[in-house]
Amino acid sequence: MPRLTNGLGVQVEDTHICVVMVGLPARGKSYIAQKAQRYLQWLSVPAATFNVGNYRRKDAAQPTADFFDTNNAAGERTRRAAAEAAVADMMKWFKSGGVVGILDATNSTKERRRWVLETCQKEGIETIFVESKCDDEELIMANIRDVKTTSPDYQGQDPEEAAQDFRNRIRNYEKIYVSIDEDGDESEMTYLKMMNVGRQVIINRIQDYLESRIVYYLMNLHIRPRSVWLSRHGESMYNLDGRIGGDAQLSPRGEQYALKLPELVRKSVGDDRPLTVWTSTLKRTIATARHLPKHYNQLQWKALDELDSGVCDGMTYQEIKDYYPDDFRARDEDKYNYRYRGGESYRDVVIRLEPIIMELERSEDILIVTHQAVLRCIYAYFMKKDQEKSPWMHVPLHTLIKLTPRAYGTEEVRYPAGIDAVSTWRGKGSTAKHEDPVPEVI
Ligand SMILES: O=P(O)(O)OC[C@H]1O[C@@](CO)(OP(=O)(O)O)[C@@H](O)[C@@H]1O
Repeated sequence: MPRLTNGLGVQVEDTHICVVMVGLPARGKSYIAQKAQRYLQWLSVPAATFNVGNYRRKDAAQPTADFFDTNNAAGERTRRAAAEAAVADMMKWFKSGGVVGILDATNSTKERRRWVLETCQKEGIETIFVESKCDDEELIMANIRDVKTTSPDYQGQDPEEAAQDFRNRIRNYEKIYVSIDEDGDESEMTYLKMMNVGRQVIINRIQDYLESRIVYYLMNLHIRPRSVWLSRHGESMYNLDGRIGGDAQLSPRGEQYALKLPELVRKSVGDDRPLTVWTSTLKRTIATARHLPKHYNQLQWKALDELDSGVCDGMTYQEIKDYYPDDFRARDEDKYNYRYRGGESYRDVVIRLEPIIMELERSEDILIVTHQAVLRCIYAYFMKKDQEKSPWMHVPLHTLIKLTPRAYGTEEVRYPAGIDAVSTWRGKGSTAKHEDPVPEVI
């Protein structure tokens, strides 16, 4: 079997890491867990989250806060059984090729953490404890609001009652919760302590490259409100001809889009929010961004250049089919992994976009003007599109896309400029210059 390498450039088939979340309810643990899982999956690292609450819910009816009272022996037994079932499933999953398993639970006592650590050690699995602490009342309240409206525990309940019950539940956990002991018997563990998501972090005993990548990613997360705007460049002369790659100028309609973009941005961003604009180093994205307000900070990234189509650069799809029929077929069969001769695959593009994603996570409002393939990869990260589908996604020209990360997913709004452009979408097998997209892939 070929050795498995992934977007992080490391061989991972022998590595197994259990990321153990630690912290009171409403401290953003599930948010952090799902971000980490998404980031790793996007980089082709097999990652999964095991949420102990879901296991508990399988067996028990809707609990009240008393269920979480430490004096309630039956409740304690059920919660322990749920943790055991979650960990047992995680172990099975590691054996079937899983690399990073995330145990999403409060893991609020030293005993529970020791038990997880020892269970993992027996199976040769590394552990990183990720503790999320929060003393910012506003953040906690926002989290409670999110949890009470979305948690299956409170389905169909009066929101006020649910919030009160949830606060009581937190109080019960507070009675037993012990933060990771930095100086005592937990000082040997690998851990990351995060204060108010990203405001302060403490890191201890990181052991290898994959662990350090996970920790670095988590360190860069923040939960300040922000959006990411994405746009393709205006229609280019190559787009008109159905040619791929190259470094063509904008077409007259592409120029119209460049003139219209500031208005679309103003409508969506507002006047008073500072915006940073990233483009690729190619003429068509730079030209598209050139009428945006001068006070916007603009940066050009080589990493945002279009997928390199190697020997096919400058060809139409028909020419590729004529000159390289096997390649044309191979790309249709596995578009994500197919690498152009002397060029790149979508998988390669994801790898070079990793620093962009890291920087995006650290940043606030950003507008990215880039290319069809690159935009698909960035969009796939935020919208959790899988690798088979993302290279076939329809991303129209002359449309601004606004993505806003929320606690449980990303919200999307599209602003079409109302300026006609050719379609550069291509269906499997097709060599048409400009094909209409099939509706369900939008
Ligand atoms: O992966 P496919 O669907 O071929 O799309 C990527 C292609 O999109 C194009 C347009 O057809 O990008 P761009 O918007 O930068 O002009 C090509 O340059 C690029 O090769």
